[in-house]
Amino acid sequence: MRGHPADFGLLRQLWRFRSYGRAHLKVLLLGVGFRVAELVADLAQPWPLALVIDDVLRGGHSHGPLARLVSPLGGSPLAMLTAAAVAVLVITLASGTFDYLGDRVMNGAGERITAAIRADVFAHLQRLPMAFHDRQAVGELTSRISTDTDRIEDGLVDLFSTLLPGLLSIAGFAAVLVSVDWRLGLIAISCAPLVFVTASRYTRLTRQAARHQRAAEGRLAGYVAESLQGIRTVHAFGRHDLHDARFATDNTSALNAGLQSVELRARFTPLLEAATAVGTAVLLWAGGFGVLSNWWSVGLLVVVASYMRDMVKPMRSLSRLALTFTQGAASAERVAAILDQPLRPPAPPRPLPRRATGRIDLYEGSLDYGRGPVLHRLNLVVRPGERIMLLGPNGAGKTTVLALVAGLYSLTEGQLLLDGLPIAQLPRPWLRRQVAVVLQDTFLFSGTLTDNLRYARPEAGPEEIASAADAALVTQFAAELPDGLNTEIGDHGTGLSGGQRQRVGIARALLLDAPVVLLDEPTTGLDHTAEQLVIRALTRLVKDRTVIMTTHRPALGSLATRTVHMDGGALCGPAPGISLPSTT
Ligand SMILES: Nc1ncnc2c1ncn2[C@@H]1O[C@H](COP(=O)(O)OP(=O)(O)OP(=O)(O)O)[C@@H](O)[C@H]1O
Repeated sequence: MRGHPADFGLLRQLWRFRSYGRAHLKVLLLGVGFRVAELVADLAQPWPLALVIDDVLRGGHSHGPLARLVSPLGGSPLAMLTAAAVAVLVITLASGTFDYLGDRVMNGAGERITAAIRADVFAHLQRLPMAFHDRQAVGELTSRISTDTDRIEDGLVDLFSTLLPGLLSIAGFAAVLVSVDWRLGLIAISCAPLVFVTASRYTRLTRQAARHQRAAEGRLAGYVAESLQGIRTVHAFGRHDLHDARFATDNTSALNAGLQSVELRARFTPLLEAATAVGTAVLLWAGGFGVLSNWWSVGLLVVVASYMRDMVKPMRSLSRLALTFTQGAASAERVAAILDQPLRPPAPPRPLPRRATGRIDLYEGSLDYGRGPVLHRLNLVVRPGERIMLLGPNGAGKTTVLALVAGLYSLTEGQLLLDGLPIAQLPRPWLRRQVAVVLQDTFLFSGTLTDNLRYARPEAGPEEIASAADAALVTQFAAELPDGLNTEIGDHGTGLSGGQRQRVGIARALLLDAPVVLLDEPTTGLDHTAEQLVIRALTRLVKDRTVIMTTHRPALGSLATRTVHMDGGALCGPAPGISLPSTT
């Protein structure tokens, strides 16, 4: 009965995750041991009844295993009855105990394996390059880490608690049936090929439906996350109906795929029942005929009928597994797709100074995000301590230059060097200590203000944090908050104004104390007073550092030592005509 309605697609997908199972191999083997012990107890279940029928009620002498075991008791009917009753209790207790132990051990391993997969997917996802994240919806990725790993977990739990014991039971019962009486055994397992054919066709069809369902659910999650992130805009424009309509499209495809699975399952179960009913009917007729012809005893027929029933039971539960398994397989594919995305290759080891001087060379730099070139053979040299202001219209490529220096993207062509070292090949932890970034809207995470400051440098002591907070004028507004710097702030820094969030961003950069500072429109959207406060904080930050900033606000100009104009991904005016320094 090996080709039972388990979807072997899941097993194939799970094979991809085998290294996670290896860590729990001993526990899994122990679990298999418990399952085998449970099966042995289940095989013993009908023998007490056979003993009662053949030896007590019909006064004969059976040769079943239990009869052989109790023969030293003398064979009195009362002794036989007592032995049969005790045997029922002992066998049931043993079966229940092994069932409990098997479930605990194997399902526990399933949960641990899933937790490890989930942790690895999250870690991998976080480290994937920005170019990958640009193409993905946040909600869709969230749904892969939560819903898809949950479905893998359901699949693993079913694998360990239903499929494995089910297959063991079917194989065990079939083997024992044939060994008890090969004619009866063959009749009992005759329904197997029909079940196999039905099951394999069914799983192929449901797999397709499960794939569509998960893809639609992932899109739904992505759309929900996007709508909630933009909820202010939804309210401001009152466009709830538009969002309802777009949601309904994906919701309907998820529903249709779900209904298709339901329909397939509803069709499959009666087919399976019919296949097993044929076997039971033939067994009853031929078994009864055999008893009448004295080929075998009534007790033996009872044992065989009971084995047949016990063999059909796991077949039924396995048929129900097909849906969990097909969904698990579809989810495993989606999770594996993330893990298969290549990470940046590790930077080759090279001697690096503790602190860069801050010289930046961009030589013939071109970049294509994937929708056509946005930088065209750009040449720019920023000397240590120089403060460059990039000016230009929207879409000129100013932010792109900052993103390249921060190491978030790599040039398609050309060279970008920090202190003569190619930025794309530098170890990220070193680069993060050399380049501090203050963005247009500083992103704060839930936690206290101190947690958010320490985000830049986890090992910073309380005095360093306090002095960075002072210099960036964070202390000034924190004093008004209920718990000062220990005040909890919400996701995205809700509860703080735009100017206050920017000052936290500047304090972070101060704490990092990097030789290079990138400022991407740090005062945009602030009123005059807030802007003045942020500029005061920035004045302290930019001192003695190499700075590249972009802004549309003239007030920030006083911080710059040189202005560079850009348009259409290139510098305006005569090209500076630089030559590339020798790279180390
Ligand atoms: N992640 C991205 N994926 C694809 N294209 C992008 C991405 N980021 C920016 N672009 C494109 O690159 C070009 C330059 O964008 P960039 O943000 O660098 O301009 P900018 O000069 O900073 O503009 P602004 O002043 O409006 O901030 C634009 O055409 C933009 O559409």
